[in-house]
Amino acid sequence: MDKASSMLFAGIHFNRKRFASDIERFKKEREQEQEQDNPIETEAQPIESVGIENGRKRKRKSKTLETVENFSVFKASEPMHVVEADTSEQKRKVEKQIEQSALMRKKHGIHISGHNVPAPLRSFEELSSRYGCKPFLLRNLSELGFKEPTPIQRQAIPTLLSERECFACAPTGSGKTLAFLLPILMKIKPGPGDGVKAVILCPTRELAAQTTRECKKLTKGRKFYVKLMTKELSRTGDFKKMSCNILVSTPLRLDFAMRKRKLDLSRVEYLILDESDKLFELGFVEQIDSVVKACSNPSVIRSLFSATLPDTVEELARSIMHDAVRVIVGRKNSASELIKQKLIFAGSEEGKLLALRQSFAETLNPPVLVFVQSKERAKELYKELAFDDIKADVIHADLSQEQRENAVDNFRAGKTWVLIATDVISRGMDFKGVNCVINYDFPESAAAYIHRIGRSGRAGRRGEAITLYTEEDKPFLRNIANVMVASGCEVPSWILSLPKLRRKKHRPQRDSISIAPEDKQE
Ligand SMILES: Nc1ncnc2c1ncn2[C@@H]1O[C@H](COP(=O)(O)OP(=O)(O)OP(=O)(O)O)[C@@H](O)[C@H]1O
Repeated sequence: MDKASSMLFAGIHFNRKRFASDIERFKKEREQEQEQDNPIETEAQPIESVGIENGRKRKRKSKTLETVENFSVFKASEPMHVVEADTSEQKRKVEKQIEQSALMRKKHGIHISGHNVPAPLRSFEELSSRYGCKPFLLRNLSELGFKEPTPIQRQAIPTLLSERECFACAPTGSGKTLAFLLPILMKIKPGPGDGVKAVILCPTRELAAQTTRECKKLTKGRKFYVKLMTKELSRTGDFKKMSCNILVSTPLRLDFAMRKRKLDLSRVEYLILDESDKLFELGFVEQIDSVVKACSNPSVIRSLFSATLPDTVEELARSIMHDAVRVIVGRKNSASELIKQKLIFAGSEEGKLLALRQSFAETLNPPVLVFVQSKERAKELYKELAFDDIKADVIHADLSQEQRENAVDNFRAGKTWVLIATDVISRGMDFKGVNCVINYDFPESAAAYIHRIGRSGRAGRRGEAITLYTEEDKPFLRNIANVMVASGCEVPSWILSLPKLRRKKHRPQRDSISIAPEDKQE
């Protein structure tokens, strides 16, 4: 992480000459936008306009404003609203709006910190009155069946639309994708040429493909160029000629395209790090760093989204982001309350296989996702279940891209009942209606647990999660039990009184899954 903090977001230098046209354009757009803003909103929530100086965004000072005091709901997180109130009538209006915002945040479990945080959204329709949202987007939201914004959408969308950097933490399946896609689609102009305006980084190809698909659904009726960075594109793409407004990629592929295909990201206005805590892990850091440097437009808005935001990542984000708004929905690093969670002692590897078979024989309520800790174990378990009368499939990093896509598509289409997976699909993947997640192998950390079980209980639906454990997992039970308790599940008290462990990943060498005698002899 130290390495990360020393490199990430460093080295952004601003060349005023080079970006003179951008500065002019930016100023004009900002002025037009302010004219469009709803006057009440402008009064109550002065959105500071952004100027550029010395390579950093600089806030243009609002005129002298008066502080609204004695307002206690969420006092700690509610910024001091400095308000220009010429008359007591205006002052009352502002106070009322601040009170309404605080009440709405309280109702939806939204916690914020930062200065002049924009008011949360009351409805999607408000996007038109407050931010001039085009009708095609509202139409698409309605066609997709999105009636009300989710809590993270209520706060993160106005934050990004106010051109504020944002780090957002909200439960799995709570609509974070739309929370960053919508502002991008409202802010950038569709059409050919003009370079890449938004980059979305995801830790896996599957998630990048899913995000691209979601983005395309929202652009229906407008000619946005939304591109997924495939292996082929990263190796052979002619990015100078290609039209691309929004680019979705894994860090590795994007970094490759930048180095080998001279992909230019200097005009990027929005950079989103989805599953940001994963992207800040070793293995990604250097690529993320080079992408961040390449997004050299000084007015770029960078955002971090995840269901888990460890303190280390948060501290790093705080130190590198500019005047960022922090948005937490519910309790930080907690599982979705829609998931019924259970721990089952299976004793040994043999016991786990028996428990799984028994559970399938008693009640198999597909679709079911089964997580194991390695691709070797995924293959082994798949081999075991192939003899049973279950439509099972497997997904892991040893499969070709096509095989991985097929596995995901078949599971989505209901052709596969049970998908055996490694953590390659534990983050972000949105399979509709997964009824049950089974942690066949104990997750390596509390964060891994939260993301794995978060494949069920999405978009307001209920789900179930079963975690099998053996003797060697016992010392690590407490981490998971704490997550369970925080989301309202019952846990035996002996687990909660187990000794605290130093934070370390649990990935033991396990006995082979296979119990067939011939396999054991090999
Ligand atoms: N406002 C909304 N109303 C109803 N459904 C929504 C809304 N916004 C998003 N959804 C749906 O909720 C589901 C989960 O959304 P999404 O995948 O963005 O969750 P997420 O918070 O990113 O989860 P994860 O942390 O697992 O990545 C999706 O099927 C999405 O279409």
